[in-house]
Amino acid sequence: MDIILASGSPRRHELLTKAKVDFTIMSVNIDEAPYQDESPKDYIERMVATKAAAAIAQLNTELKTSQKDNATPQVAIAKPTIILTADTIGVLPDGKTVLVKPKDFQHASTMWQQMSDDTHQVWTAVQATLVSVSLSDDGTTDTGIDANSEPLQVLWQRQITERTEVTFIPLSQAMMERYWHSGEPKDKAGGYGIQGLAAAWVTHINGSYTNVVGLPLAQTLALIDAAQSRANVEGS
Ligand SMILES: Cc1cn([C@H]2C[C@H](O)[C@@H](COP(=O)(O)OP(=O)(O)OP(=O)(O)O)O2)c(=O)[nH]c1=O
Repeated sequence: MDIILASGSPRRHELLTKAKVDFTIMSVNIDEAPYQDESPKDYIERMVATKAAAAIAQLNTELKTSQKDNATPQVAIAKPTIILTADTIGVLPDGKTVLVKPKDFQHASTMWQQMSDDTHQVWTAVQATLVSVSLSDDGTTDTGIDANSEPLQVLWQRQITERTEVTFIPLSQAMMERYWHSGEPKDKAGGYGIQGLAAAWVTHINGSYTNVVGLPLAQTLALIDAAQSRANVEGS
């Protein structure tokens, strides 16, 4: 069973590698801005679904282009394939405020002040999307390269969202400035990395640690198993 991790997150790559999962990587770029008053649940579910749709669109384009040019697609999809997408956010105790990657120090320090000396949650949603391309006998997709045909079809998909409570120590302005200048906050939800320097800010967590880092490993492996069982039912 081929697995594509559609993520540019080095942490997600490391975690899936640590679990000895064979996978290929592709990056997708989507607009991650939350809608006005969008709930954390709606936002995170929309993010993983949008990332999956973007990955499928990219793969379809690749398949159609390679068929037209008689080239081998970069990501060959000759049998059902699982596409994994994920999104990680912080959520404040109000249950409504979503903490995403910081735009600048002002944004980061505002989030950190809201998390200082208190407990917030980190949510990671993961979506597994089982796709397949129907190949004809000569190994080309029987959908031809008609611009309107999309070689990939979605056979099954499932989303999970895991939540972990994280408690911070009281944070001073000097601590926040020092952390910002480390460069670590810039590409992380809530502007911190529990696996990095921000470990010193955490008194305790309640829930999955890997979920905070960006991929709840046990839950993701169970999701992959469910997708593989479904593929067996599909007779892959
Ligand atoms: C809270 C927390 C987040 N993070 C990271 C995990 C994610 O990479 C990032 C959240 O941003 P995401 O948008 O979920 O992921 P990403 O932009 O890094 O990658 P992609 O969208 O391509 O999948 O924050 C940590 O590394 N440590 C932490 O403690």
